[in-house]
Amino acid sequence: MEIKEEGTSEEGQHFLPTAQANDTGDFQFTSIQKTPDEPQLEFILACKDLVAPVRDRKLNTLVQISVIHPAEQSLTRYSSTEIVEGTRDPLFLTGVTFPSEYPIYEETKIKLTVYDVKDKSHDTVRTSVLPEHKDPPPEVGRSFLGYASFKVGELLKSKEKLLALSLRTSDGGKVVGIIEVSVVKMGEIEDGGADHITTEVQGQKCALVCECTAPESVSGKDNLPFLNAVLKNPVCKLYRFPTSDNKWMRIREQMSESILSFHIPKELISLHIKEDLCRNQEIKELGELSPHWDNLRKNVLSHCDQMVNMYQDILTELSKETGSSFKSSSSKGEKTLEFVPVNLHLQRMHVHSPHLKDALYDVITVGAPAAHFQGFKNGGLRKLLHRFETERRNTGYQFIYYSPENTAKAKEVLSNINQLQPLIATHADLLLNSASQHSPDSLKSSLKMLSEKTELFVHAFKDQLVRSALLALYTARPGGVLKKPPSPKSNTEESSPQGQLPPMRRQDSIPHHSDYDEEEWDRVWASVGKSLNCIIAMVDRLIEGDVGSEGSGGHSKDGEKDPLPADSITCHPREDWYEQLYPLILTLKDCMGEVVNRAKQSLTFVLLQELAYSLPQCLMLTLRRDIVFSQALAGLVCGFIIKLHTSLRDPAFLEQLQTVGLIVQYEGLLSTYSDEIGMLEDMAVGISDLKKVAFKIIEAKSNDVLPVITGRREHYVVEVKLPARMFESLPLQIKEGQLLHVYPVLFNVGINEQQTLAERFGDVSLQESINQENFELLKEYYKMFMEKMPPDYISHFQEQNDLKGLLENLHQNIQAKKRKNVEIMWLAATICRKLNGIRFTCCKSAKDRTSMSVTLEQCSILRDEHQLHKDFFIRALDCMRREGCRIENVLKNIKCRKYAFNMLQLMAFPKYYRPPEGTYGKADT
Ligand SMILES: O=P(O)(O)O[C@H]1[C@H](O)[C@@H](O)[C@H](O)[C@H](O)[C@@H]1OP(=O)(O)O
Repeated sequence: MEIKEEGTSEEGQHFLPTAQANDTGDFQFTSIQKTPDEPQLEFILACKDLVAPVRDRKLNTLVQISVIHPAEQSLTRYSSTEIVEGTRDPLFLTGVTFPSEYPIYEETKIKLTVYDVKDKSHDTVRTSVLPEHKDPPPEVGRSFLGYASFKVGELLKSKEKLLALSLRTSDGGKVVGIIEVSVVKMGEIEDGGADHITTEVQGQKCALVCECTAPESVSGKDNLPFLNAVLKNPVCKLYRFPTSDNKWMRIREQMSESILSFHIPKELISLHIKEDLCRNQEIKELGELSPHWDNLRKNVLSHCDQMVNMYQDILTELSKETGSSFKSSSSKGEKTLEFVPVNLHLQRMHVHSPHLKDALYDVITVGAPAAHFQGFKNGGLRKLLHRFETERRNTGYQFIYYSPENTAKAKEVLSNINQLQPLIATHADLLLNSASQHSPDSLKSSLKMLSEKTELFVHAFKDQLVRSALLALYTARPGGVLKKPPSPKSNTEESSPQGQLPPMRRQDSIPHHSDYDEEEWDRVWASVGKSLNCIIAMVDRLIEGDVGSEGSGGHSKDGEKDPLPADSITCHPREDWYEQLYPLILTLKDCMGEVVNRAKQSLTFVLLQELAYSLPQCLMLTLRRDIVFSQALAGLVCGFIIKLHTSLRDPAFLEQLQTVGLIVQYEGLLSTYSDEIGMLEDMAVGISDLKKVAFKIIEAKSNDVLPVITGRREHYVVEVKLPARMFESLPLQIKEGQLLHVYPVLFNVGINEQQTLAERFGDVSLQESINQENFELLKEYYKMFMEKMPPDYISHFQEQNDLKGLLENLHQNIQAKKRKNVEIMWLAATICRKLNGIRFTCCKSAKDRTSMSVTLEQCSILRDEHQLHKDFFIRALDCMRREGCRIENVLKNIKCRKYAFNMLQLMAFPKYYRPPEGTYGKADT
């Protein structure tokens, strides 16, 4: 019989492609009855009376689970249990689970092979294909003991869903013990009384009661199929661990990729292209400029066009990746995948423990958002942006210096104008429409909308920046040379070199010009308000006239830009309302057009200044920031959707979402040494940039539930779609499209040997300042939470959680500046969970260190929240690291089941971050 590697390797729970899964040839197979989105089959294993090949030798056993698909005659390795040491009656804590997608039928045969492991550190059998029933060569560290097999249907139809099978030697002859297979269901009462099992723990025998209490309904259960549209290729693992009162708890670990890994970058790149094309067009339309500025503009445009082409090429490449949902760690340096996050997964732990409600714990694991293709030779964004800005401020002979805040403001005003102008035009047309229908009510409501939008429009220009930009542009026009240079406002300003524009480096050194009529702008700008007033006055009078009062006086002047004073508006009530309003609306549109034209050009001129300095470095920096942001955003959207999905029925969560917003906590494990300094610098900016994102929940109108992004670099809105039934259950304000905010915080603690070097010979200040800055942000969020959540909720919340104490503790730990102080991560994560936030864990690849950290977090939660028996803490940790989802993560990234650590590295790791023997080593990819 042939042994096949499932998916990319042996034991990998990578499901067959759908076509293959359904392709059962001419055969008809019996599907297993299942609850939607729940695993089809889960069972646990125990052996009894195992016979050791050598008398009196203690056995260290594991069971390897393989599947024989009924249509094929090949054997696929599926999973393994952990190794149970020193007993002939091993009770395995790692169970077996077949998720709903897995092609399993009642006719499917399961083969259980028991091995005796002699040397855990050389237990390499799982990285090679073995002939069936053949003992592995002795040097690989394990020897075959016996096997048994059964059909899934037999197990399901068996009494008490339990099979006790004889284990036989490879020739099928000698019985070498019994293996028990019992079906389990998360959250279901286990029949039968207490069954006393002895399990050896660190040399001691401890009596365990194998029973489960009556379940509570699974909280946050995956019963909402829309999440399946986002999460793909789940890997599931099952465990049972003893509690401190000798009962069993069950844990299901799940790890899924997300198609958002590719979808969000594609959405974002499209938006960047749109934004940049529009900006380039506006720069082209700046009008006539003096030769100096015109040359600068040409240069900027040629570089900007190249950039747009590059974004378009990347988008084309990404669009070829249809259906992809995972970028492996080994592809992190690939240019075409730069915008895609590395190794993004939902890591979920579902706990069913006695006396407690079922609980879900989610962490999004992802490679630190960073520009790997561009590299880290010169550092990452935090340093690069700072350096760039300082240099720009201090070397400005060619352009006018506007601070980043002013540049951002210019972009914001431009974006507001672009949105408001068409909106006002639409409302103006609606007003005319109401007028032609002669409907007072509709006229009033149309006017209300028009007034609101026009006021916003007028307000958008109430900024000194527009004025100063108008003057700057004036001086850049042909013949608009300054007659007198700006008077220095501070002694840092230098005089201009001969024949060049004077240095205008500070936002308060905006040029002044004696010929420039500063009040002209005021007049143009104020004319919009005046036009609106005329319309309001006219509407009032039309309505009054309609109810009887006669108007007197003349008509307004058709199409004149300078509107009439509002009190000079008169009307002939019996005349057509439309006729009377039409000229006023035209005037409003004309005035608005004039304002838009001037403001757009002047603000685009501000943007030209931003681009003018240090081309093409400045564009490369924008590219780097876009790349890092895209990776960070993909993770955030994934985290937000999952959080929304799991907490949709929690009114307190919805209240928090609406009134406070969500905390998003990132745990970073990067070292402040070598390249990882640059990664951390990228990551810090990428995460901080997420503040620019707001979410909006909308009703899904079709089967396409993928989120849609709108906005521009300074501000994005992510529209998350919910099916009608779920959307209906939301609070009114959320349904009405209220923007929902997120508050990202990052805490980093380097843990590997590189961090040891940083502590001894390098510099840890980057980590210290990130932690300090983010602590302040976390504190602010907490304050807001306490102020904005309802008092009843807060008093209950305070009774349950000592958040103040935890924050104080975190602060002290950050201040303490202890080496590899992992307490910081634990406290930050706990605070995040208590504040109902979204949890992230990141290292370079989210593969090795991340796996150590999430498994530690899972076991610590089991200990602290679910009374995991203290003697089983390490064993639980080892089970999860040896046979859990994270080793599958390593496998799917590098096609090898070994965490990429060596002994020397691990000596530098904090104790609980070291994987079990035999699970790490050089990755033979
Ligand atoms: O998932 P990571 O912890 O970033 O993987 C590291 C690993 O920690 C380190 O020991 C090893 O030498 C490699 O650098 C891993 O990074 P890869 O990106 O190569 O997977």
